[in-house]
Amino acid sequence: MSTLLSFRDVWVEYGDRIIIEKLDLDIAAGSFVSVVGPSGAGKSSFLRLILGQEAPTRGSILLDGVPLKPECGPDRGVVFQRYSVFPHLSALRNTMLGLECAQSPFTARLFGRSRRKAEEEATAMLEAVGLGHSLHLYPAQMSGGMQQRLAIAQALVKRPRILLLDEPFGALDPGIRADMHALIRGLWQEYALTIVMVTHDIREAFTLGTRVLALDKRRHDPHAPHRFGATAIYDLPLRNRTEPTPPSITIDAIGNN
Ligand SMILES: Nc1ncnc2c1ncn2[C@@H]1O[C@H](COP(=O)(O)OP(=O)(O)OP(=O)(O)O)[C@@H](O)[C@H]1O
Repeated sequence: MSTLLSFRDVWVEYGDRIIIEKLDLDIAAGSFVSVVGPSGAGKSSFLRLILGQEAPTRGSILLDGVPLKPECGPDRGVVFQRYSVFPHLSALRNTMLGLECAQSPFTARLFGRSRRKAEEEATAMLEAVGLGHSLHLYPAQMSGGMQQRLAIAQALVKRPRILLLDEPFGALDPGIRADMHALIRGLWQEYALTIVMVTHDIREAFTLGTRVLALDKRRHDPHAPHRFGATAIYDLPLRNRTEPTPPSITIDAIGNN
């Protein structure tokens, strides 16, 4: 598999506070990377770096070998745990909005043939995530699982190559989570996505990922906790490409140091 994203000696610092230090890793196209680590380790910061919402204070991030642009392009989509969808828009309008913004950045409105095309694409995407019968429902009329399906449709309708998931299933019941796991693995394969998912659920990380990346501090100074940042302390490739469960770990590949 070819390298899609490369982190080269990446640091994130706020003033004298180091959040991420010396991060060196490659992410292969088509991989499903689960990112785990304690609270505050910098997992969301890691996603923001890929999204282009945040720039490294030192080091570089390359996409296809070219430095990542500082803004979020259509090649990257994101789904958060909550509040990804607009409450005042129906499922269909929520999903169309991304296409409207991309094609008509000033008014976010399309007309005639281009509007019909966007409507068809949004409808097909909603069908792909299992919301084909809920096109005209508003988020308040949907369950948490349905809202997350909608958020995924909204992210995927622009056909990103990279899908970033920040604890996307954290607020869902266990039964719904299992359905969402099956959905996301199906979409990952069908749309040939590269997925980077932050999760606090270690089982979810191993069930879904082709690779589990653990971010944490390698060094601690109890008198100055801000002095050291997190980095990839474990980087585990899994033999987990097509079968959802059970995952298996290649023991010889533990650690990247
Ligand atoms: N804009 C900012 N200014 C200063 N500190 C920040 C800023 N954004 C994040 N941080 C700090 O960076 C650290 C990492 O935050 P981040 O949200 O990436 O952690 P996380 O691993 O995703 O945490 P959690 O699992 O609790 O969501 C935290 O200590 C946070 O307070």
